Amino acid sequence: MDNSKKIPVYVLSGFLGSGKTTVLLTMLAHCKQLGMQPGIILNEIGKENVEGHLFKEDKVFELLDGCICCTIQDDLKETMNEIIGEMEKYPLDVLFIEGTGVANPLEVQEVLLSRPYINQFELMSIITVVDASHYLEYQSVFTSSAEVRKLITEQLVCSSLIVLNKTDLIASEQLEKVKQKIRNIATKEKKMVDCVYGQVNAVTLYEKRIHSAFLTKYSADNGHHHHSTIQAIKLADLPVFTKKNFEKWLKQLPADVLRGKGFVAIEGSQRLYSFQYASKKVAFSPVPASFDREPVVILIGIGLNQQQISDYYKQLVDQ
Ligand SMILES: Nc1nc2c(ncn2[C@@H]2O[C@H](COP(=O)(O)OP(=O)(O)OP(=O)(O)O)[C@@H](O)[C@H]2O)c(=O)[nH]1
Repeated sequence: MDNSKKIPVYVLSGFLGSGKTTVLLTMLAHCKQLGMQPGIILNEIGKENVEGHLFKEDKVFELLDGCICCTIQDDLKETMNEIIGEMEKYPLDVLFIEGTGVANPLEVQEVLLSRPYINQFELMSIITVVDASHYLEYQSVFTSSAEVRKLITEQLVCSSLIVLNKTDLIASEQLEKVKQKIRNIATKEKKMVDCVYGQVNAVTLYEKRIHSAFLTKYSADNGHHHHSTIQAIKLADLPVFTKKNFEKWLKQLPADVLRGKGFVAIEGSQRLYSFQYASKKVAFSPVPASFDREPVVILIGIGLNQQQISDYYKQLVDQ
């Protein structure tokens, strides 16, 4: 196949809640401006994707219940085959792959650089998004687990572009400290940009930063696989809340709950609200009235205690 006809691929990596989807939305907006047809592969840690509504005009492929590793690597291959099979009907100009937040992007790279995918796709960049406001906490031996520290380090080491997001939540001195710490891990040649809400210019985001000729061959046996203790818990059959109570409840959850997302019914509103809980902050946004779904809460964290979460859940339902 002619090199120029390969579909460029951008991999978005980064820990839970760092802002991958936010950066992806910025990239999709650039695509629209240029009239390009994007394809998106979303990998979710739980059994359910609660963010599909954000990409309603785009071609989305979902890989659920796991990170793109081990068996999920096979699912990724299957999806890539599907994309190749549909190429005539749905020609894509660019493909984005968003990892779970607990995935090592090397797993994706390994698939893209293997046959037959290497003939059809061109891996352009692995963009690792970092929550600047939580970086020090996540990398501290006092406030984080070895698994989280290792994951975040791996995501930085394999990246070709580092996007330091959520800088609005910290002072400039702390940002400098974060940058220095990251520089101890990631080599100097790696481009690092800081931003708020994923607002990075198109040239920086789209630049080709991976040159296959210089890549070392990674093997699945090189110890990149990890069987995560990070899991997702789903809460359903939810009552109607006030925003205030729901927010209060989220903030009272055990510290090992790192991320929450889903849809809730809010008192006084006919519409469902999608919510995002990350960096200990909650954001709500109403979904279109036509959106037909049951309320659901997905909580993601390390070694979550199902019983403890269920007890907290009762507390939520009883309030
Ligand atoms: N204050 C602040 N919030 C942000 C920023 N960027 C993203 N957020 C919010 O952080 C939350 C998580 O952002 P996402 O883009 O969904 O993060 P993600 O990395 O895709 O999260 P996962 O689904 O856990 O992988 C959302 O509520 C965003 O609106 C930022 O720069 N500043």
